[in-house]
Amino acid sequence: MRELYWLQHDLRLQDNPGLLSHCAATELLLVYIWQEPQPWCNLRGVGAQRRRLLLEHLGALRGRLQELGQDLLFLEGRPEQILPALVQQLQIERVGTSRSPGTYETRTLEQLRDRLPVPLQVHGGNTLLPQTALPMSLDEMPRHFTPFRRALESVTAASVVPAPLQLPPPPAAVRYHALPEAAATPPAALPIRGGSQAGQRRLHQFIFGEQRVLDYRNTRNCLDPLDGSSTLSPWLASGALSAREVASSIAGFEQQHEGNDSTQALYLELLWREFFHWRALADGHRLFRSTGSAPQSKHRFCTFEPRAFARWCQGDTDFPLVNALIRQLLATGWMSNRGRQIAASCLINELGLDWRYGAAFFEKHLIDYDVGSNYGNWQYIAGVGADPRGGRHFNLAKQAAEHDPDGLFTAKWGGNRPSQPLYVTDAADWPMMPGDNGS
Ligand SMILES: Cc1cc2nc3c(=O)[nH]c(=O)nc-3n(C[C@H](O)[C@H](O)[C@H](O)COP(=O)(O)OP(=O)(O)OC[C@H]3O[C@@H](n4cnc5c(N)ncnc54)[C@H](O)[C@@H]3O)c2cc1C
Repeated sequence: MRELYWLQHDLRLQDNPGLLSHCAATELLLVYIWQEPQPWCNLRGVGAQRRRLLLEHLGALRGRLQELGQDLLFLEGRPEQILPALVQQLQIERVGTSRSPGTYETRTLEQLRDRLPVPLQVHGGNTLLPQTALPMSLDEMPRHFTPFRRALESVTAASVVPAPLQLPPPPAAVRYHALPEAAATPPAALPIRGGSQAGQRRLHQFIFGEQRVLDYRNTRNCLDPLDGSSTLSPWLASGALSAREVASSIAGFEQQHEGNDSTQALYLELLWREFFHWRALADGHRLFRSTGSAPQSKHRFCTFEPRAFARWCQGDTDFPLVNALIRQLLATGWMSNRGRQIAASCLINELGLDWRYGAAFFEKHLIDYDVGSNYGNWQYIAGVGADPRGGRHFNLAKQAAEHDPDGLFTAKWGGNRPSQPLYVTDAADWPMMPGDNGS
């Protein structure tokens, strides 16, 4: 059978059950489709570092595929148009892909099912558990993390499946092109490279090599990458690493050495990721509403002051630590979890802006952008999502004293900015959000 597998957020050979299920094909076409994001919240396009790392993930995967006599067809456009055309042109008999949350993603799959003349098999995403192993249905997904974590206590993550040793050859008629060149180079402050092998090296270094996992609980709030938290998210988000690989390394380490609060804390973070993934699938379009996804959540009163948003986006606010964090994000595509919480709280609580504008800015720039984790965490802080306390308001001065006591991080990223006059907005500055009536 001639088959097609559309790679999305699963850019790896190892532990990829979706790809594996196409290994018995007689010919296999592997496709990646670059989709320019839809304009959203006055932003368009993808940040230079996010694009650079994604192209590196693709380049590395392509190299591994070529070693196995395969290749990766890189196309740009809309999958619901491209894939049916390829199926017809190459007489493909079966199509597969993996699932990810998000309204466009869900709509694309629906349209594909309508347009494809052959079966479409949709596999699970990059999660610890397949949906069938969840101890609840999506409709019964707990709204808060603690009951979810408790429900998963007796369930162990699925085991890791090795990479295939061989793959079916590609159809002979396919012409492959070079991948686009990235405009950006890796930043000195976070010189990481894309691809599964680089991700596995980082995983090994953090857990077995330097054994920083043993002190993770104390260091995870560090504002710099690589020194405190695992910094595995850039590989997890694209699927260059699977969540199961990380869980299995933690379990392997705990067997060889003694586990402690820190090894458990790292596993707990994987459960947060899992929680936001399944919540996002359960919430559908509610993930993107200003009122959020919690049924009782109140509509937050927020004005929109475009200049305040622009200043936040440039790291030019009256809050030096926030400025430094945003500048770190713009330069590297990454920000620590504590940094994200501080920057988000500033946008929501100090500037009074609609949380979705901040989430959209993160979406544009984060090299680990993940729809469930990003929008879920923003909703959490804005008090319109999974936070049982109804949102978080961080005291910025206290946060700076605790996490940047000597101001070194703020100075390193040029967070101390000249003060600016107060600004008056007129109605013409109100933002456009097509189709959004705030309901
Ligand atoms: C406003 C906001 C936006 C965020 N947006 C994203 C995003 O787009 N993509 C993303 O992967 N994470 C997001 N996070 C979660 C978290 O900040 C990052 O996962 C983490 O900082 C990545 O660094 P690390 O790999 O060193 O994490 P570690 O602390 O080492 O944790 C290991 C892994 O656990 C997962 N994880 C850790 N914390 C969380 C969390 N709070 N929620 C979900 N998963 C978590 C990540 O996959 C991470 O790689 C966001 C958090 C906030 C507050």
